Formats: sequence, structure tokens, C-alpha cells
Amino acid sequence: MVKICCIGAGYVGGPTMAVIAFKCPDIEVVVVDISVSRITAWNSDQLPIYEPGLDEVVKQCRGRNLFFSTNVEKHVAEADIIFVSVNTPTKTRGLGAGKAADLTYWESAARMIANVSKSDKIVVEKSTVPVKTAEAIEKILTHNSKGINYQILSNPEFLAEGTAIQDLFKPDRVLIGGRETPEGRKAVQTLKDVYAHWVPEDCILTTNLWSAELSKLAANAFLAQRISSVNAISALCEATGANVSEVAYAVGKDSRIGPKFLNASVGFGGSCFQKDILNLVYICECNGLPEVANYWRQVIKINDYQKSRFVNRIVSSMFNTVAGKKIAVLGFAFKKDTGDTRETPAIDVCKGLLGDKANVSIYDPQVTEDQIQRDIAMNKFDWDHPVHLQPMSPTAVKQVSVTWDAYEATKGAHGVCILTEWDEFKELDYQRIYDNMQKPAFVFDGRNVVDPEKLRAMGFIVYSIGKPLDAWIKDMPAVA
Ligand SMILES: NC(=O)c1ccc[n+]([C@@H]2O[C@H](COP(=O)([O-])OP(=O)(O)OC[C@H]3O[C@@H](n4cnc5c(N)ncnc54)[C@H](O)[C@@H]3O)[C@@H](O)[C@H]2O)c1
Ligand SMILES: O=c1ccn([C@@H]2O[C@H](COP(=O)(O)OP(=O)(O)O[C@H]3O[C@H](CO)[C@@H](O)[C@H](O)[C@H]3O)[C@@H](O)[C@H]2O)c(=O)[nH]1
Repeated sequence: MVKICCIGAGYVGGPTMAVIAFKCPDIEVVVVDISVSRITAWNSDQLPIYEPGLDEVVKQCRGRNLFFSTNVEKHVAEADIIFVSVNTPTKTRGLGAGKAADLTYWESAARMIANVSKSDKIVVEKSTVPVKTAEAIEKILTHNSKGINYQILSNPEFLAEGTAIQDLFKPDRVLIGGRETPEGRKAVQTLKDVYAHWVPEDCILTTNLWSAELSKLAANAFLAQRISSVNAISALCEATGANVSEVAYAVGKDSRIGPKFLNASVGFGGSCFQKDILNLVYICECNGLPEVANYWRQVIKINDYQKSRFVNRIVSSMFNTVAGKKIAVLGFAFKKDTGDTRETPAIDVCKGLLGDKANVSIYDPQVTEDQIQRDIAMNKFDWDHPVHLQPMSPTAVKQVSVTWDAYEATKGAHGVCILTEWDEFKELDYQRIYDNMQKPAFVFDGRNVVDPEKLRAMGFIVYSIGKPLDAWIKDMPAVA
């Protein structure tokens, strides 16, 4: 029986390995992690991450051919194929701080593999890494190899959170990069055979190592660029009376452009886009390509602009001050159908409102108060380290309250901001919300979830990203 071990039981390691175990009953899969609490949760009924469909997949194969363990070294030593899916945060100190990927966790995993291995291994980069990481890893592994043959493959993951199981069951493509040597090709074929259990052959792409590593960064940069493009246009729509949904629809009808990923929003969030673009920017700079670096940096600048533009709209609409006012925030996760808050635009929006002394009352169906308080207090990029290495829970910010009910959050509020596109926010009883709010009652829709005309008929003053402005808001000073 082929044995797979995955180092890192996070948002990627957990679901990807669960699906491999589910689709390949003839393979034993063990997911290992240094975080005891994560592994305990994977072995319980309350999985550490919320992802539609994940519970069923895990229940089907846990204890059969899927195992979660903290015994990292034992399972690495026994495995034929080792996936490495550990954190690759943005560096906060030293050379490349604020841009370059911090490969501390990757390097320590590679050194541990070199120390404990007694048989040949295929080591698979699952984490998103800078181009040429495989070369560095190869050096670490082979430096003291005791005659062991290591083959490094790059197999970046393209799943999106909230749809991870669907994406893994039916991926657009699986990408495998390897060395162009007989041993390298053999290793690529071995991994291809794993995916071939359920992925059609023509969807499994094989390339050289560097193409695979770079394709992951490039794909995320292209995706994020689409959002920044439509968000940039949303600002112009507001200035001119155009409607961003109509513009995006018309633009996306061009088959060369396509309709997906053109939803204007308060800004993109999530653990990947910003981190991976910063990483790309740094690689371009290191390769003497400042123009290319600046081109991609602009995608992040527009994203930051969109978030601050949103906060400024709120403050300027409400007589240029939110001090002492209750602002309800509906949605804190970075997108719907996940409890993940990493780099969520809600953090920046809440910090902006708190900076103007608002009282913020937050409701998200999947995010706990503890998580929200940690996120608001945490320094930039600290979130991307194993949980037990993150700073301890800080003193709670008193101006922030968290509820488990949208009506409670909005009761007595002066304004409501919608920051995540949870389906349930479309179905709320907005008349009830209006009746229980201070007047004038404002809705700031950062996800274009509500029908502005319906809410205006109830009496709300509504701001929807990229949509024609309410007369009230139009009269307020322009903001940036
Ligand atoms: N989240 C996504 O949607 C996504 C998608 C594609 C790629 N990626 C990439 O995959 C990688 C992992 O992302 P994630 O979201 O799963 O992160 P995560 O923080 O959820 O999981 C990483 C896990 O690795 C563990 N870990 C760190 N060092 C370890 C070590 N030396 N030994 C054992 N365990 C160790 C941590 O405790 C943590 O549980 C990153 O490089 C990320 O950029 C993420
Ligand atoms: O039209 C859109 C689409 C997305 N978003 C926002 O963009 C962010 C990212 O969304 P999404 O890409 O769906 O989720 P991620 O889980 O971050 O997935 C991205 O990042 C992963 C990690 O690298 C990749 O594997 C995926 O392919 C890539 O889509 C979220 O805040 C979304 O709300 C928009 O604002 N407008």
C-alpha cells in the first residue's frame, strides 16, 4: 500500500488529504501537525475548519485510510510520498520584510524529513512558495542524504475556501512540476497516478519545477487583478452614475474576458492573494524587474484604496463623524461559506471605524468573538503562523461587541455595513431592522447583497459599491 504523509493539517492539508483518502481507498494517508489542538479537532466531531461537504468526506474515511496525528517524525519516516503544506507567511523582519515569503516552517520541515528518513522519498511542495524553492529544498534534503534518493515535485493547490471540496473533486487542473530527468519523470508519474484515481488525464498538467511554482503565483495575481480592475471601475461608476453590475456584465459577456470573478466588493481578502502578490513583487525586484514589480504592486494598492474608500464613505455620509455611534457589521469572514478571517477586509474596515471612535457591533454566522478580538488586535501578517506561535489573546477592545444574531447586532444602530456576502443577509427582514435603528438609518453594502431600491423605499439611506449614489450621499464631500 502506498503511504502518503502530509505535514500541515490546515485549510489545504486537511481537505486535500481527506479527498485523496476518499478517492483512493488503496492509499493510506496520514496528516501530521505540530499543533496538538488542530490534530485533536481533526480527530473530533468539531473539525478545526468550516468547509461545506468536508465533514462527510472526513467521516467516510477517518480511521479507514485517513489518519490525523502529532507523531510527525514516525509518519514522515514511513511515507513514500510526503506533501508539505505548512505556512509560508510574509516576512515581517529583515531582508524582504513586508514582501518576501518566510520559509522558516518549510525549511524546518525539510530538515526534519532529512533527519528521519531511511528510505527514498518523493517530497511534494503543496504550500505556495517562491520560484526556485524546490532548488533550496533539494539542497537541504540531499546535503546529508545518507544515500537516500529524494525527488522534489511542485504540486500547487488551487482550491478556494468555501468551495474546497467541490474544487478538489472536480479541479480545473492539477499541476505537477518535476525535474526533467528519468527519476524526476518517474516521480511525476507516481503522483499523477494518485490524482488519476478521479481526475481526467487531460486535466493533469505536467511541467518543469519552475513553471509549476510560478504558475501558482501568476494564477493568484491574475485573479486578484480582475477584482482590483472591477473595483477600480466601481469608483468611476459612483462618480459617473454608471452601475458596476451592468458594466461587469457587459464586459464579461466578451468571451475573451469571461463572466467570473468580476464582482465589485469592499476589497479582496483571504490568506493568499495579498501574500502571493507581495511574494511575486519581491521575486520581480530580486530579478531586476522593477517595472513588473510595480505593475503587480498596484493590484494591492487598489485593494487598500477600496477598503479605505469604503470607510470614508461611511464616515462622510454620517455627518463626518461616527464617534460614539453604533455601527453594525454584518459578516466578518473574508467570503461566504467559511469561518476564515485571514486578511478579511472586515479587519481594515473595523479598524477604520474604531479609529473614528465608533462602537462596532459584529455578527458573522461562523466567526467567534475571540477570533474577532484577536484579528482586530493582531499586527499585520502575524496571523499566518501556527496558532500556538501567535501572540496570546490581547485585552479585548471595548468598543467592539460580537453577537450571534443579526437583529441584535443592528438594534439601535446608526448604520449597518455588510462586509461578507452570506446568503442569509439577502433574506433578513430589513423592515424590522429599520424599525429598530436610529434615524436616519444607513446601509453600506460592501458586497452588493441587498436591493438598494427596496431598502430606499423603506426609508434607508443606501450605499452600494459601484452603484448610482443615493442623493444624500452624492451631496456629501467626495472621498478617497
Ligand atoms: N488556504 C488556502 O485556501 C490555500 C490554497 C492554496 C494554497 N495555500 C497555501 O498552502 C499553504 C498552507 O496554507 P493553509 O491555509 O493550509 O495554512 P494553515 O495555517 O491553515 O495550515 C498550516 C499548518 O502547518 C502547520 N505547521 C507549520 N509548521 C509545521 C511543521 N514544521 N511541522 C508540522 N506542521 C507544521 C501549522 O501548525 C498549521 O496547522 C500556504 O503556503 C498557503 O499559501 C493555501
Ligand atoms: O469577483 C470576486 C471574487 C472574489 N472576491 C473576493 O476575493 C477574495 C478571495 O476569494 P476566492 O478567490 O474565492 O477565495 P480564496 O480561498 O482566497 O481562493 C484564492 O486563493 C487560493 C489560495 O492560493 C487559491 O488556491 C484559489 O484558486 C484562489 O481563488 C474574497 O475576499 C472574495 O470575497 C471579490 O471581491 N470579487
